[in-house]
Amino acid sequence: DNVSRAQNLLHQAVVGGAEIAALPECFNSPYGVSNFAKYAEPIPGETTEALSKMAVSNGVYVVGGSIPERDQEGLFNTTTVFAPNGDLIAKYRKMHLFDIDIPGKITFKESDALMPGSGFTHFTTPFATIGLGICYDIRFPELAQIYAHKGCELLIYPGAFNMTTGPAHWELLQRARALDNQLFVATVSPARDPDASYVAWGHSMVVNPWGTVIASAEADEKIVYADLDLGLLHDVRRRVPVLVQKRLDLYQESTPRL
Ligand SMILES: O=C(O)CCC(=O)C(=O)O
Repeated sequence: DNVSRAQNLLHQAVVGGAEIAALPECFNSPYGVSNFAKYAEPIPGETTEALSKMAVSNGVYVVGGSIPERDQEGLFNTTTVFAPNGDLIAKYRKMHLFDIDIPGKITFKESDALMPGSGFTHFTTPFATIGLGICYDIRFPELAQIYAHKGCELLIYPGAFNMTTGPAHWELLQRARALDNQLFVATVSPARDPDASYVAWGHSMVVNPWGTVIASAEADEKIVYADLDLGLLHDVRRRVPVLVQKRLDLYQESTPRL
């Protein structure tokens, strides 16, 4: 049901003008530690084959949100990207697992069920060079910075924040990563289902390199469209040249782990 819903919405997005279309974190299954094993699939598998077909039939790049992936080593939270010809051109496994404990609000331990990925993944399209992260990964400025240094102009984070951290941090983190690195940031969340075991904050969003939110959803299901003006990215970088002013020669030695 989720996959066919994604199929329909993706088609609508393309009819509406999308050339790169992205889906939410765990879009094919309920998000929760006890659900990952039940819904995990190999890659290629049923869901990713459907994603590949969606790319071909609509002639677009598809960033396939994420799915619980099963391979020999264990389970991962994995994003796949398909080119308009249906080829798998990128695969990213969430490298920072969502393990937090806010008593009385939310306790989540993704690492009870999943293994962390350990690779960076970016890919190039005719529209932009794009880096991938998943949800909790957005809290780690180093990941975004590494992608910026690799030439990424857009970072896409499929994600599903919750009713505690969503209102507090979701928009702030996206605007921070966009501004720190002077690039576009897009997040893609499931819509909110108040009856689900994990209630997502929603609010998929696109932020530009100046740190401005240029498009966003609220809690309900919505296709969010944004035009990426790379001219703006270059203007911001030229006018406020922090990326070339970084003292990379000094930072590493003075960054011990806390
Ligand atoms: O960082 C957060 O507050 C939420 C992260 C999350 O929901 C996730 O990684 O799936």
